[in-house]
Amino acid sequence: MSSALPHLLVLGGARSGKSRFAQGRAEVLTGKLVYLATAQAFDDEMRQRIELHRADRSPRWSTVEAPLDLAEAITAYSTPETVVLVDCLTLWASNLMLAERDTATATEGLARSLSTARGPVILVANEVGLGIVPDNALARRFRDVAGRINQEMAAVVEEAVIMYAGLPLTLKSKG
Ligand SMILES: Nc1nc2c(ncn2[C@@H]2O[C@H](COP(=O)(O)OP(=O)(O)OP(=O)(O)O)[C@@H](O)[C@H]2O)c(=O)[nH]1
Repeated sequence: MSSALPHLLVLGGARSGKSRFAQGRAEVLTGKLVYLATAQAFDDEMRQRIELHRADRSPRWSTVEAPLDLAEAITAYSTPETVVLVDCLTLWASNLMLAERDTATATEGLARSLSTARGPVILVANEVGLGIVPDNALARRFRDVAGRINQEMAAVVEEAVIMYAGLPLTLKSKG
């Protein structure tokens, strides 16, 4: 079943449909579905948004919140009968920066966890940095970190797509 399937990276801008696409790809597979959420609700709007996402997921999903220790969570939940969906790497990058963790070391750990995962992993990430260069150093650093994470994950997954207006554009495929 799912263990033979490749890891997938789903990139896209805000409201590009990346989460829906990633969930759809997971739901066509048999077995257990684990949603690894990296978001933290810092305000009411985010709490509401998270509630809507939870309500939107079928009861097949179980949810695990992993704002920082993502590699460990993948290792803990990945089995040959489980599809793990990580949503999303960009909030994870921002959580790492806020917690003053070393983002390069964490990204290496994440790549390692994919290579040892026992079942398929679907990663969702934002494509940031398409606009003008931010005028503050923190935003520039965030843009760089997020871009590096996307490149490193794209290098290790077998399949990658970018979403535009709800439609996937293939960047890398298993064939
Ligand atoms: N903590 C937590 N976060 C969740 C949960 N469900 C979803 N999220 C977060 O919700 C975020 C995605 O929601 P949005 O910001 O509305 O989606 P978007 O990325 O702008 O839009 P799309 O491209 O359409 O996916 C992800 O970062 C998830 O981590 C949950 O159960 N718990």
